[in-house]
Amino acid sequence: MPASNTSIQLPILDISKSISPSSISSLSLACREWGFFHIINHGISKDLYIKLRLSSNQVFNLPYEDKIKAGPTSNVKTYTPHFIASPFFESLRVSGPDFHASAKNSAEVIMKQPDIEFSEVLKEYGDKMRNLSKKVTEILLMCLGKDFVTKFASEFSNCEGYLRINNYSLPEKRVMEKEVEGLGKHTDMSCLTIVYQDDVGGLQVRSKDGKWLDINPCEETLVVNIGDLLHAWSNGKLRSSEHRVVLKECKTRFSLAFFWCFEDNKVISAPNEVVGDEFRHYEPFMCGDYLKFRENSVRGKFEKVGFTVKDFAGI
Ligand SMILES: O=C(O)CCC(=O)C(=O)O
Ligand SMILES: [Fe+2]
Repeated sequence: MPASNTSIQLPILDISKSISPSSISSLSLACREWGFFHIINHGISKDLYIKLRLSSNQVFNLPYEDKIKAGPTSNVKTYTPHFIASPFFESLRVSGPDFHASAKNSAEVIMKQPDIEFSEVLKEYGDKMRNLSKKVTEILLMCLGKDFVTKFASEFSNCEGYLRINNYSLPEKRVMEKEVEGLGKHTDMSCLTIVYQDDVGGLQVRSKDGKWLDINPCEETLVVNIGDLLHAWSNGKLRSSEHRVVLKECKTRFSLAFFWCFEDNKVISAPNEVVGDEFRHYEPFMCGDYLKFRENSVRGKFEKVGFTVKDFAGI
C-alpha cells in the first residue's frame, strides 16, 4: 500500500447561512474535482455525538455471540461483523424513516436489556441528518444550475437515509510496521453521504490521478461526499470518488456515515438540462437494481472496487 501523508483543503460550507455565489462556485469546483467538502454549523451538538458514541460502544463491547444475532444471516441483518469489510471493521446499520424503531429492533435482538436511550439518540441523530441531507441536496442542485432547485428538487422528494455506525479497532499488541486498511477503497451507493469522523483521522480520498490524500478531521465539522446515485443523475458532474480508511497506529476509530439514497423503484436518468451539451454517460437504471448489483458482487460490496455505477450503467 503506498504511503500517504498529503492532505487536501476542501471548502467549508456554513450550512446555517444562505449560500453566497462565491461559495457556490468553490463548492462546484470541489464537487467536480473531489466529490468531497466540509460543513459547519450543522446542528449536531457534541453532546448528541457523545451520547450516540457511548450507547453504540455498549453494543460493540458485547460479545460476538450477542452481536451476531443481528448479523448477515439473521432476520434483521443490521450488524456487519469483523472480517467482512476488513478484519478491523465492524458496523451497525440503523435505517429511516423510523430510526427509533430500527434501532430498537436491533437492540432487542442483540442486548439482553435493551437500552432505551440508544433508540432515542438514534432517532434524534437520524432526523437531524435527514434534514441536513435535504439542505445539502438543494445546495448541490444550485451548483449544477440556475433554478435547478425549482426544477428538480421533486426528483429527490422520496429519498430516505440510513446510518452506518462504524467501529474500527486494531489488536492491542499488534506491531504496526505500516498502515493497514480499516475500510478498503470503495464508492458510496448513495446520493450523498454525511460523515462524522472522530479525531483519529485516516479517511482518504483518491485523486483523479490515483493518489491517496488525507481528509483530516476538524472539530465541529462534518464531511460530505457524493455517492454513485447522484454521480449518475448528474451525468458525472458531481463526482463519486473512491475513498478508504487507513489505520496508522494502534488505535480505535469511530465514525458515523449517513447515506442519503433514492427510493428503490426510482429510475435514475440525468435530465437533459443537467446533461447539457455533453455526452450522456449513463443509461437510465433502477436504483434498487444497482444496489442489488453491488450487494450481490463480492467485489462491489464493500471494497475491492471494480464494480461501480460505471460498470453497471456506463455508456
Ligand atoms: O469511517 C469513515 O470515516 C468513512 C466510512 C465510509 O466511507 C463508509 O462507511 O462508507
Ligand atoms: Fe464510504
